[in-house]
Amino acid sequence: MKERITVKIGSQILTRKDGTLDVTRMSALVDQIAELHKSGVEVILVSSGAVASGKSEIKVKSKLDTISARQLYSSIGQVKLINRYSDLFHQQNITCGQILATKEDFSTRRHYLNQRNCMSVMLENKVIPIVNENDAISVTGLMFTDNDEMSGLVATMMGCEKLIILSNIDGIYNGNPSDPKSEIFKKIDITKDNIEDCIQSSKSSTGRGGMTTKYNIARKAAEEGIEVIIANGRRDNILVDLIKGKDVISTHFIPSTKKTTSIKKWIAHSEGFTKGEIYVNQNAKEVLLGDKAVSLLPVGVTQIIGNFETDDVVRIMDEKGKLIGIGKTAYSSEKAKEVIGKNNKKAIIHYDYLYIEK
Ligand SMILES: Nc1ncnc2c1ncn2[C@@H]1O[C@H](COP(=O)(O)OP(=O)(O)O)[C@@H](O)[C@H]1O
Ligand SMILES: N[C@@H](CCC(=O)OP(=O)(O)O)C(=O)O
Repeated sequence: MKERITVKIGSQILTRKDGTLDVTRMSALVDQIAELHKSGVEVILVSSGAVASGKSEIKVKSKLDTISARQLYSSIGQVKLINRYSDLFHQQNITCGQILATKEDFSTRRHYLNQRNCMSVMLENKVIPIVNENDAISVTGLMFTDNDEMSGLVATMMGCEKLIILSNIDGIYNGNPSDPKSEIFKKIDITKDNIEDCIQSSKSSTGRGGMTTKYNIARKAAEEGIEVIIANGRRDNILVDLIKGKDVISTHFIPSTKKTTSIKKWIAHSEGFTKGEIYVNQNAKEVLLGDKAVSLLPVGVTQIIGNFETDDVVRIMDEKGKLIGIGKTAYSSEKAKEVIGKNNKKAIIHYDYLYIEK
């Protein structure tokens, strides 16, 4: 089978200090993606840079609020960005296509599958999908934390073996990156290492979520069996070197070897889209957290919160209100309330649609 990877490029790499597109860097990255593509690697590109490149294009007369500014700049900048990509890939005899997604597009299974189908048909036809958040319409609560979050969702959705997050830094440092004593973590084993405290709240001038989202998303993707690499997009030939397995400076997250179905992967990433909560008793909690794959039965349920429909994703909470899992419910909230605590009723969440946070 062909190797399939998602590459995420941050705003900082694509824009110069004055806010204009750094075409030299873009071109170098496109050349590397083209080389990988021609050698048979399927690449999905998640690219930021719309807002940053739109800013340098227009002078606004009156001061804009944050949302309007993001909408205006991204709508202008995305055109510039994708046109430039299209030209650069065209010079390599490669066709690329654009997908602009919102967080909502990952929240319903139908939208999720539509997106997956679109990217699959592009890859089958040797077209490189270039994905960005649809900044013009996704505002405030509907927004992704940043494109790092979206790149994790895309890599999972498309069953990628690797997710390479390119930023303006060589990887995750064990202290302040500007402190010369700080060193890069070369490998992170998510089952043992917790390096959250090493991450500073600082981020690049144009970046949105900083290293924190990169770290959180990298852990989640690695748990689902994807090898995640955080590396510096400004280093020459970085992508090709990483894929060839060269020892280049970067942080690798060791992927879990556990097998997960694609619906479970979708559920695992759906915490932000849940429509309600199902509270379970201590006994049900112990069974769900045990080694066996079990369904959640009405007999172990103590309370239903929120209004949801059949097939919505809901949170599963223990008696103390701690989140223990997420699942796709087989009942609406109304029907679920009727069967609380009852025996011999069909499962509220079948184990094929259940993700337990362990
Ligand atoms: N421990 C750390 N190691 C590396 N970078 C860190 C760390 N803590 C915070 N950062 C910051 O994270 C930034 C990268 O995130 P971000 O600005 O969102 O980049 P991008 O625009 O590429 O997504 C780095 O430039 C750095 O300032
Ligand atoms: N969708 C936005 C991306 C914002 C974002 O996530 O930026 P970054 O943290 O640099 O990847 C844009 O294209 O400007």
